[in-house]
Amino acid sequence: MTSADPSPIETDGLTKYYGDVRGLEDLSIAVERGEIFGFLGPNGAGKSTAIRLLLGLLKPTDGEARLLGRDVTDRTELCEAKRQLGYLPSDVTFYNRVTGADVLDYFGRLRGDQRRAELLERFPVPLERNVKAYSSGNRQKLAIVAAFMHDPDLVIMDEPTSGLDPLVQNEFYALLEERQERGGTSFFSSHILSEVRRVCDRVGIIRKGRLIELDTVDNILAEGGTVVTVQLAEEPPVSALEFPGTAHVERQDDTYRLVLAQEFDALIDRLHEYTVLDLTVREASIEDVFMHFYGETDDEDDGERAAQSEPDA
Ligand SMILES: Nc1ncnc2c1ncn2[C@@H]1O[C@H](COP(=O)(O)OP(=O)(O)OP(=O)(O)O)[C@@H](O)[C@H]1O
Repeated sequence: MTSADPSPIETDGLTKYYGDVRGLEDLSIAVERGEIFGFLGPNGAGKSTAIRLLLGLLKPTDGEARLLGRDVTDRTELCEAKRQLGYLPSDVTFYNRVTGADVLDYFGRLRGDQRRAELLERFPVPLERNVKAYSSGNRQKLAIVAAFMHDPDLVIMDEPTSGLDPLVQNEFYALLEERQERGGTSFFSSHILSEVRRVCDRVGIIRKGRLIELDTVDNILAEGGTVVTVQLAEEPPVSALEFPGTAHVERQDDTYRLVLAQEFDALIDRLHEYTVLDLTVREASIEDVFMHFYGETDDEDDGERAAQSEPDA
């Protein structure tokens, strides 16, 4: 590849409705070569819909998606892109009557298997056993070997570490980082914020089908790097403690929890108006910073009406 090559993943206004139900609305992103990109969002946000659109498994209602420069709605172009693509689905299923070796032989014939032996050493599975008898962790490891053994330019993964023990997870993160050094691109959905912090360069957060944040993990953490818990005698409304620099404020009785950037002047100015009974300051965890993107569940307002009325974010 050269620097003039297209972004491995590009979407423009990508939209999918299932009848009246909004799956994904107006997604426009570009994932760059060598990036490890995390795709986050609560259940039902549209992550799997986006991944299935990217893989050409669903037809978009509107908009465009290109993988490695190829239009995924064009059969021939999609086939070309898939030669350089690895895919790791969320529910790994194989035909039951085959062994692990059969599965790898099959994918090897389709796309190549130059890294098969090396990956099997790192993610060992009982190759001669029927996959029906595999534990969920072994199924996932077999799927990792199958997705990466042709050394693809781009790998798309739906919750890749679910079911893996911590040691295997670490090996998996190391694999992504090694690939990155050689220019390999990784795109994955996740609910595990610690892994996002560890491996992702940038994240896109979707909610109710819409992209609500797209930034580097470092920037997002810097904007909400501190948690302040303060108890106030006057019990003002939450809005009284929302000022530029606060990412999130919540209240329980007389105690307020603020997630904010590490700039304390505005906080001190604001607290000056009240009687402070107690105050603690600590570094924010990634959960503190990301949780406000998730908020309440999305179940109550799926669908077209929600698309027209709710302000989002
Ligand atoms: N085949 C389908 N028919 C109708 N609605 C669907 C279909 N698939 C998904 N949806 C709806 O589209 C929206 C997005 O779902 P999607 O599965 O893409 O979310 P997700 O972010 O992958 O969720 P999870 O984290 O739970 O896997 C949800 O409202 C869901 O109910």
